Amino acid sequence: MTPQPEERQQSGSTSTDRAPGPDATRVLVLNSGSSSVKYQLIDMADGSRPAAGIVERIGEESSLLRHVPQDGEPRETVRRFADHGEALSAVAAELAADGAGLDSPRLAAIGHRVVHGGQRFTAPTVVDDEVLAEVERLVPLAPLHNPANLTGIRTARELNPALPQVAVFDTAFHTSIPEHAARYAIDVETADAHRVRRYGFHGTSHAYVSRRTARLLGRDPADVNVIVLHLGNGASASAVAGGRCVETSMGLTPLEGLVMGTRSGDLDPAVILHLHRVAGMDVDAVDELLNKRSGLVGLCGDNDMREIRRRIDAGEDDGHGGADARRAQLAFDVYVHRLRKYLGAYVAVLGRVDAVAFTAGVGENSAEVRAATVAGLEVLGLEICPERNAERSREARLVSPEYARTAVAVVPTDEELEIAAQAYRLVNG
Ligand SMILES: Nc1ncnc2c1ncn2[C@@H]1O[C@H](COP(=O)(O)OP(=O)(O)O)[C@@H](O)[C@H]1O
Ligand SMILES: CC(=O)OP(=O)(O)O
Ligand SMILES: [Mg+2]
Repeated sequence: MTPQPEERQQSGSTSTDRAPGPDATRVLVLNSGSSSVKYQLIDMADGSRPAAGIVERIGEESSLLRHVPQDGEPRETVRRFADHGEALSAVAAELAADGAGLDSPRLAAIGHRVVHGGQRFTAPTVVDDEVLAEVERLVPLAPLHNPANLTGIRTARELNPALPQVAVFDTAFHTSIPEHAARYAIDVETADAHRVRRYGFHGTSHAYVSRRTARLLGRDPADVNVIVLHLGNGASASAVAGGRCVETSMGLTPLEGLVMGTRSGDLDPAVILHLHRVAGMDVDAVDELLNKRSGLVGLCGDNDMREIRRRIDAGEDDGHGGADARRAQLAFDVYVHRLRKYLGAYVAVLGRVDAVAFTAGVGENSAEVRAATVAGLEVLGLEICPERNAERSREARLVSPEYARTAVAVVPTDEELEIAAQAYRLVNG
């Protein structure tokens, strides 16, 4: 639902119709999740980020907008935002208060993260009615993500119809995956009739991190083979050969592959049939189980890797005779075991691997996950230097020893910068 004009007035922002000025260099990046919007204003002229923020708990009793101007104190608003439209209108008002509203002549475009672009969108795309209709058609393939992305685009268009809106798709980087890796081994006619195939997600991150890793090695991305492990709330692995993605762990939807915060990742498809036939669960109940009550949270009650490590470290002193710690350890072990299987598989897919890059919340911050993932894989040329791995840094860096055959790296992802850069390139020709 988009907000009515009077509601928008109430939130303090009005719609305008102002096109970008002659030297517009800023891009507003919007990353709309199922119940949140993250945003960053990025100036492509100098790489500065004049503002950033997040709206959380959209649609709940009370939402939180945290706006962080580059020069100034963070501002917090606690208020109910019924939907992404209301949230975005409030974000526009905060930006306007900084003199950087959606009518600013310095704004070149808005870059939207759109999760599912199907097979059609292989590159960033300026949004028009026809593009919106196609993204709408893909909603059944990403029911948690695409509706929020659509609301974000529609609201931004209403706030300033003259501003270019650019959709940057999570799936785009994966459209290079060869047919034999994208196909599920099911009846071809049925699969094609319903667009059932592996699409892959987090592509913006995999693209950015694989390129950044090549740069870290001082090499051309076209000459380098990289395995990227994007370990956030959602998690996925990809195999990138010479800058092109050839395999990834997510599939038709962002449910396949690695163990995630709340999602199961891979399982025998018959588990679903069994839960339906034997446990009497309908599809919506199974959907909810696999997406929201599985993964780390399903295994141990926590989806945050920091909390899981804290429980493991507490050991017998957890107040429950070690039971809390054992469950946390099991969740950790299942998580790492799945990662190791993918890592080994992608070595086989690529043949030669120049680097393995860890990224996103867990990959960038958990030395324990990195160490456990690579432990004992010297036979594959993989090794970690404990001192380098323990270092705390926000910079891209190697954590393998100097002599290692394959580099192991920690490379902070920057999906916002990648979206801004792609959107800016597109609108500037
Ligand atoms: N210091 C840390 N140690 C271990 N895990 C961390 C740390 N900081 C963040 N994380 C993990 O990162 C996850 C979030 O990753 P992030 O990439 O921000 O996710 P998303 O963008 O998918 O919301 C958290 O759930 C948490 O488990
Ligand atoms: C596609 C996907 O899983 O995204 P996220 O990690 O933001 O949930
Ligand atoms: Mg993320």
